[in-house]
Amino acid sequence: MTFRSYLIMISPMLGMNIILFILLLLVLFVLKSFVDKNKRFSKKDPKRFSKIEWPFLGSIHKITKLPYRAYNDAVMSEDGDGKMLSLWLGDRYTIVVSDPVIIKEIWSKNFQSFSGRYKHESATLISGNYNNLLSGDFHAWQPLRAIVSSAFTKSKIRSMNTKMEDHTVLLIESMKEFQKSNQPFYPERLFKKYTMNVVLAIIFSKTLEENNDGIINQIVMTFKNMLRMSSQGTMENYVKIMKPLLIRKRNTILSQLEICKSYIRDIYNEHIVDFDPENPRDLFDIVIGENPESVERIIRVALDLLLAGSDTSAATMIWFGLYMINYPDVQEKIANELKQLNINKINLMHKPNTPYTMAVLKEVLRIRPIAPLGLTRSNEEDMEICGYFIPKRTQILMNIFSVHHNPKYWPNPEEFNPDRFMTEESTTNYHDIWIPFGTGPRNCVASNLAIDEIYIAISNIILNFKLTSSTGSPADDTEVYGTTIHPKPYGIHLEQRNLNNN
Ligand code: HEM
Repeated sequence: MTFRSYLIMISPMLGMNIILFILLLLVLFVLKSFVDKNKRFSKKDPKRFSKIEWPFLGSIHKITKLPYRAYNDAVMSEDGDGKMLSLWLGDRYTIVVSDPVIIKEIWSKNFQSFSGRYKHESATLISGNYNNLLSGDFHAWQPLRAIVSSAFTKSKIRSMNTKMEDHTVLLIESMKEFQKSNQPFYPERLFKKYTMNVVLAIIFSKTLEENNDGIINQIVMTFKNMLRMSSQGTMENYVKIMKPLLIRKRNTILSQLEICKSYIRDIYNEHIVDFDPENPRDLFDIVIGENPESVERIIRVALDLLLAGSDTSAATMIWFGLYMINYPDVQEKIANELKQLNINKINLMHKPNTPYTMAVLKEVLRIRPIAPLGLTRSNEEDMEICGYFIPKRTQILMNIFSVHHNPKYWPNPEEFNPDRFMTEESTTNYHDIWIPFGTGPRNCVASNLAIDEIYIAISNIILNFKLTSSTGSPADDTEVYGTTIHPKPYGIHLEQRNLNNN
């Protein structure tokens, strides 16, 4: 028998063996993934979210559309032991913290060990290899944070308040057009335009009106894509074997990012021409003044602020509108408070004289904290916190939603009740349990700016209009989640108020 005819004779067996061999490898691969995900790191592991973690997926398939609510259910479970939960989201070992005491330990007291964000494919791409403010590692982040924090101390940008006030006037004028047309007002577009304009004005003195809306739309689109790409629920991001599916999205994002950067680079070049360090016009001037040698980093800071600031405040304003139409008594109480001021335009100086309006804003941020799981954190070393073991490179999430909905701290947490912020103790005792902006040295860098821009817009809206539901029924307050939470679209009927006469 020749060698060739021998091969022909055994080839079906050989083919079979190769298939069997591949199948065996696959089974071993699945088994390894199963064992890895179900083994304990230590006796001190936090409570498990699921009894069994699936190979590759972990518990990702068990996460509902509103994961923070699923985690919160564990906190509220019979044994109430869900204040620190562990689970595998695909290939990411994750710990979700819902207890204010443990949150303080991690985010404040042991900040240095937990200062970085969780590293993954999309974040590496979006952050330019963690060299930015939003996702940078401690050493890249710290100097940028110092510059931006100092820029946000209001005295530095003297015209900051005026910029907000100017854009509020534009917002109210646009809403008056809707009111005159008697058409339902869908707040999303104008509220987003308002917050985007405020951020653009503060960062580099631009507005949507002055500029080519095309490039701004491009920026907004890029941010949407980035958020979608990095948000919870995108399987490719979590399950390593699905990574190749990211390649197409990766290329789209990279080219969109390049367009945004070149737009900002042009603005930088304009700024340099008449830059006066003694008279900073905007945050860009301040960053240029403090860090003139690194154009790329200046561009990244601008991108970070646009990314983090474009959707967040607008979403809070949209929730505010919803609660106003669903709770007309609360709306009238605000209107009465504003009426006492006897003016036709509210500015930031009026804030201390309108405690109820501020209480409503705080309650909106409590009941619907727009970043319910904050932004990820991670640790480079194994750590033990409050008796729990946290292995290195864990993805750590702060369940802001759960803290805000814990009946231990907030009686009837599902009830919208701004009066809870009108008590003496609310100003002092809520520090650790009202955390819409996160907590510790790496909390939201623009929390004051956000509160101011929302306050000035919503108070002027209620001063000018009575808001009711365009359908006559209350709006649905269920959240739609994708890193931030939004309500489903709802329409408002706007009626002009004349506060000085009624
Ligand atoms: C209602 C509005 C807002 C809310 C509820 C909010 C909430 C948050 C939260 C929860 C974080 C994560 C903090 C952490 O890691 O522990 C964050 C970070 C951040 N926010 Fe905001 N934010 C808001 C508006 C804004 C605005 C308007 C801007 C910019 C103009 C902004 C810029 C940032 C930046 C740059 C970070 C990253 C800070 C860092 O890593 O040092 N945010 N924000």
